[in-house]
Amino acid sequence: MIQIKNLSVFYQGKEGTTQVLNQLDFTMNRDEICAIIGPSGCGKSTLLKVLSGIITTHEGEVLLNQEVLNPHSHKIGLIPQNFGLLPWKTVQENCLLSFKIKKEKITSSTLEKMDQMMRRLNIDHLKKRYPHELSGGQKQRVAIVRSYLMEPDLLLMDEAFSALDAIIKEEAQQLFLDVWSESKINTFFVTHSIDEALYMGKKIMVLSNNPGQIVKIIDNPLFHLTDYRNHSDYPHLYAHLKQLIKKGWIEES
Ligand SMILES: Nc1ncnc2c1ncn2[C@@H]1O[C@H](COP(=O)(O)OP(=O)(O)OP(=O)(O)O)[C@@H](O)[C@H]1O
Repeated sequence: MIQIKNLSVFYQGKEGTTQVLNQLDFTMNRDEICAIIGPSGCGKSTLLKVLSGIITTHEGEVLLNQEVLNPHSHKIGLIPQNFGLLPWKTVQENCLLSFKIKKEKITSSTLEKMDQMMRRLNIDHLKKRYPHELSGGQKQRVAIVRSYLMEPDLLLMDEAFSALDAIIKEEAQQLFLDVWSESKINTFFVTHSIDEALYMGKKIMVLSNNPGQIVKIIDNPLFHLTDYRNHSDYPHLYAHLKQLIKKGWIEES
């Protein structure tokens, strides 16, 4: 479970202090996945930086499983937009990187799990390749294997599907959710795509601008439905989200 309590973030710049996030309050159960969506510059990446422990100088608090979030004691997985693979490491080495960094033993069951996931995501034949020898979709799947292998307490994704072309993106989203459904790690992902939020967000957090605050949390009835675009709720939810994002409105009801 993750609890964001009264979270505000300020940046210090040459022109003084700017407030980027304003009094965010949000609780998410352990088995949920939340899309973060909002206009450009509203603080989505800043929120991910707080959740990954990069920004610590904020007001309010973030609790993960009832303890103050701390990247040294919690395992936090991050899949960035460029997938974050080290170019000089092979696919297998990239997948096992967090074990090397934390000097944890790589057991035979870890390797077995890695092989299983690679087979499942159809990248098991690419183990010895380097990132520059992979397509965008393949890099993304390597990043998924890597983050799941470390069994994170919290998984964060910053527009992790945006670099993929339309067909590959749909396949990657589906594969991701299939894998996610088996372990249900607390997950937040930033997206600019309303369609992606409606397919992948069990909850959808809509942020407004200047400073970023929560406009609305939606419990999404279309989450992980194969035929979500043909669901009767799709058009009005899509239009509703678009309106909220465009105007940054705080709803009256
Ligand atoms: N290190 C920094 N110092 C000062 N201001 C910053 C810093 N990083 C971000 N900002 C500002 O904070 C605001 C929020 O930035 P952030 O990157 O979190 O937004 P975002 O919602 O992720 O944007 P986008 O959708 O365009 O990627 C922006 O106005 C940005 O200019």
